[in-house]
Amino acid sequence: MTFVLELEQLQHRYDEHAVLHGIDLRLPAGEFAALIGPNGSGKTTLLHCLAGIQRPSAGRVLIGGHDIVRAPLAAKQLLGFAVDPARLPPLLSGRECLRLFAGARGLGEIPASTLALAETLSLSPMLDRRIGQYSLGTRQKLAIALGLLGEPPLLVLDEPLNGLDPLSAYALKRHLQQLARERGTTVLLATHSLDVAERFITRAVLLMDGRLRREWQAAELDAIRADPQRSLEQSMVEALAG
Ligand SMILES: Nc1ncnc2c1ncn2[C@@H]1O[C@H](COP(=O)(O)OP(=O)(O)OP(=O)(O)O)[C@@H](O)[C@H]1O
Repeated sequence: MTFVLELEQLQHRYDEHAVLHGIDLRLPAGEFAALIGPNGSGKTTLLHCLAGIQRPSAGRVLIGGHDIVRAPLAAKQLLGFAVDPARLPPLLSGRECLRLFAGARGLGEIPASTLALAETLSLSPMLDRRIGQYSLGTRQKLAIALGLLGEPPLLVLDEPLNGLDPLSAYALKRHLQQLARERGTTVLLATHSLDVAERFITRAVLLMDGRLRREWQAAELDAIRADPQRSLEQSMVEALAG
């Protein structure tokens, strides 16, 4: 099997503070995976390492076989990363920002798929306003639209449901699920919303204190969904306690 994303013994430290302690993870095409874990367990750090925002202290990140440190351009061409909404440029409009990202991705114009997603997320009416005037949820929607622009084979999103109203959150989950199922897109999202994880994903990965504590594959998630006595939340609590 070939993998879209491979983490090999990934380690990261901030100065003396070791945060990731040798993470191994492989995701094939079409996998919709949730990265779950307590506050401070290292989820954002892991996503930043795999997106090339933080340089790993040791180990490797391969995207489509390209090393994010040695061949960042080739690796990043395959990656869509939803940036932190707080870092969006306040003086640009959403449309200007989308055009900028489309240009950086080598696309002439904002793709129709992005405009359709903006419509689905009820972002369209805000696109010609300055980002500085956006609410938290609207910034989040724009960050997601930027991350998904061009529909690259690997999508990485950090807490994308933060600030989204229930309708938009549902639309986003369905959209990501469709991309994974119909286009073979690999999705990795960090979330504390275990209900999302349970209902939509094909794999869950639990991080604790910078180590992979437990993985749930599709068959086990199906079994959890089929049993009203079980939930991913309960299973996660047991894994953390054990
Ligand atoms: N820039 C930084 N400099 C120093 N330490 C950091 C930095 N960013 C994160 N950390 C530390 O790394 C550890 C992991 O943080 P990280 O943000 O990756 O966790 P997380 O699982 O995403 O947490 P949360 O669920 O609260 O978002 C924490 O102990 C945090 O204090």
